[in-house]
Amino acid sequence: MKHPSTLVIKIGSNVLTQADGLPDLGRMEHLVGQIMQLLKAGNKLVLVSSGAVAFGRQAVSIPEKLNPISKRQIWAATGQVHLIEAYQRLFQKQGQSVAQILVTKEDFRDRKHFLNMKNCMEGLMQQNILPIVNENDTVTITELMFTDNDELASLTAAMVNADSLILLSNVDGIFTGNPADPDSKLIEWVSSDTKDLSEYISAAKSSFGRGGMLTKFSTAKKSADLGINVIIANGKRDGVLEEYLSGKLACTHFEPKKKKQAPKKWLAHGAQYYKGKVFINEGAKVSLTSAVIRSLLPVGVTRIEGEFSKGDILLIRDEKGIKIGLGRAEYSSKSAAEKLGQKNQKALIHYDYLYLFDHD
Ligand SMILES: Nc1ncnc2c1ncn2[C@@H]1O[C@H](COP(=O)(O)OP(=O)(O)O)[C@@H](O)[C@H]1O
Ligand SMILES: N[C@@H](CCC(=O)OP(=O)(O)O)C(=O)O
Repeated sequence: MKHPSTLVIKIGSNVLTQADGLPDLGRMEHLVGQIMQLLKAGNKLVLVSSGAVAFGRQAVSIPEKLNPISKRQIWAATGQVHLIEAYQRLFQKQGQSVAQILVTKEDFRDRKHFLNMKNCMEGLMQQNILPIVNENDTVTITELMFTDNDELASLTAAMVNADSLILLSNVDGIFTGNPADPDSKLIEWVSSDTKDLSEYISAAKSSFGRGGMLTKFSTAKKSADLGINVIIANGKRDGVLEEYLSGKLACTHFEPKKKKQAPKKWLAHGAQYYKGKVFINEGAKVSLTSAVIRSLLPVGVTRIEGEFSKGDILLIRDEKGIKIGLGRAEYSSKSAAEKLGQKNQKALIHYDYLYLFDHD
């Protein structure tokens, strides 16, 4: 690992709970100790921690018949207090200040929210305060929810331009079958060419997990493709972070592709976060996908859809509707509509803020 590094560590609910569902404060304390070693060595770190719902379940009893959404909201809202209080107490014992950041998917869609969040996290890290991030579960319901906190951790890693993303679960990594089956083997290395491991992964989730291993794989792969070192490892294992640093940890590593520039990383995650669509003609498509570095000019734009402001993410499609990539708008949809198809106009998407999809 490069030193010092910027790391995002994600701890799953199951790592922080015992088999009976009670909070595992001993495990939490152990992980806090290891995180402190990383911080003392000069690394910058963001912690993404699940566990609010699991802690809430133990903290308050609510009628069984209440609808599942209300239950989750009540558990998350009450449990988050217990979760962050436990972290605060354990880190304070080691002289470390912490901060709580609760976010929604919408915060990654809106450029202003995104930049505010990024500035806040960077400011905290600069002041040696550890940001502890979780989803704001009280406001994110159904389609507003992240797939799971692995997605949130991956977005955060791209946002803070992290070198490494460590996803701590209750298994050593991805196995060739059910991890409980003695014939299953740990996949220690996922090459950058690997597209899919779904043949090995079952839909089974750990008892409190939300997404499961399949979504964890695709999230991890996406981050590795942006040039981030990613591992899936067992947060229940004593000394997990120490072993990782010494290179001795049995876990699943993802081979990182060439590192992408920070704005392109933000865009790469924008597939669900775009505000408008831009349709381009064949000439513009050839120009953008050629080896030469080019921005998208209004002359190549045939149509725009949706209302957007300067700084918002746009999805680019060709004349057949095929998705070409994502870019950051240099001006609003109103100005873009006025310049549509015209020559000698300022680029709608600058090359530095253009991310093209891989088409095989
Ligand atoms: N091939 C596999 N390798 C490893 N884990 C798997 C596999 N197939 C399914 N799983 C399940 O995925 C679970 C981890 O995913 P998840 O429940 O989302 O964890 P977390 O709560 O840590 O995010 C494991 O506990 C395991 O039951
Ligand atoms: N925000 C939720 C966690 C949701 C989630 O993705 O959980 P997990 O799959 O354990 O990482 C909570 O704190 O309970």
